[in-house]
Amino acid sequence: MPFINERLEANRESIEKDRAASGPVRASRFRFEPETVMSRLRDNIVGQDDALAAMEAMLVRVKADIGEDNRPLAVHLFLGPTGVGKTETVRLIAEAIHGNRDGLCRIDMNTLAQEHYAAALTGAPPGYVGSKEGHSLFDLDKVQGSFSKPGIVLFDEIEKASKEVVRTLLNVLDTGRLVFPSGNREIDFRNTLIFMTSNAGALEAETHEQRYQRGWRRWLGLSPGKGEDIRDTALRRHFDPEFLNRIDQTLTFNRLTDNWLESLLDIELAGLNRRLAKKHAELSLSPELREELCRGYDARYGAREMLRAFRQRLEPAIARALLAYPDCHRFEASVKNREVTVNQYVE
Ligand SMILES: Nc1ncnc2c1ncn2[C@@H]1O[C@H](COP(=O)(O)OP(=O)(O)OP(=O)(O)O)[C@@H](O)[C@H]1O
Repeated sequence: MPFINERLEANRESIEKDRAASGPVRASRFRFEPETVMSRLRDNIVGQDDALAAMEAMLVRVKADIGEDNRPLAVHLFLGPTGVGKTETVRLIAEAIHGNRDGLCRIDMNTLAQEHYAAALTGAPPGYVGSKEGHSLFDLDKVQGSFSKPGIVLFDEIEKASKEVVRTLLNVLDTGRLVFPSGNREIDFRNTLIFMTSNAGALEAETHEQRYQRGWRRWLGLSPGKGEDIRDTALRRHFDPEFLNRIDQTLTFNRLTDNWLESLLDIELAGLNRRLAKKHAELSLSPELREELCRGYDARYGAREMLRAFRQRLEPAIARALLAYPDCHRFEASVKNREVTVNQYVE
């Protein structure tokens, strides 16, 4: 498969022709609209306004195609506690750009916790079994994207990877290239959006915030103080400065408070209704059920806990109702004695 720079060269002439024929001189080679990607993100991610604003700036910069030639298109580290939308944000960007939530190469760094697992990314060194084949966890098409669409890579839970594995990424972040130790293969990341997620520092920052909420600084109206410092200290404990220096932007995702539960529920219900529309059905929730699904939520586990309740309690009931009332189009779910039932909707 040709490297992306060869593809770019091959396409340059036809793009120049297209440009000459069709108006704006400064047309981007990228066929995605930042506004469309952002509206997908804003409709589906709650409580993370700062992170989304940073994503918008990144998408506009990428679309304008003014980045350095010898680097990935963007390198972002997402920090924050579990279940607050870090991975979901990347999946939604993939969906908006590639039309598919799985249009990204996700590497679970948790599985690369030992030094020798670096070979899983870069292939085995010369003389070792598999060195000639140059096997790697990277899915080339998803990493390199195409001329008109950036590739997307997600390194999930980066702090769990061994130092050796993280070190192999330095060149990727720096020059946009991963050269295999065998020397006979290279992966090009210069057309790639790189995202990394980490929980590093989340617990410490959380404890600091809780102390502030209970402590005298708050009562005196003083600022919480060193939350950012705590996060940075945790980051420095986990990662070498060389690595941190190569990241364009580190973004902290907030813990989701109770205020966002109703919105999360609406997002999930909209998703379910999109699937039900294919069966010509629509579901609404009674106010009591909405309240019950949002109650008893433990913010420590992020959105997942509420979503689990939604799926485990509601979906079996709607499934039964769909089979029991094949001619009915509108359903309502309600709750009595913690039992969720779904019936035909009555005006
Ligand atoms: N801010 C949010 N807005 C909307 N949905 C969210 C949000 N946060 C989490 N979710 C929902 O919860 C699920 C889990 O979130 P996600 O996978 O993004 O967690 P995460 O922040 O990456 O946590 P972890 O570090 O545990 O992987 C998502 O699939 C999504 O449906």
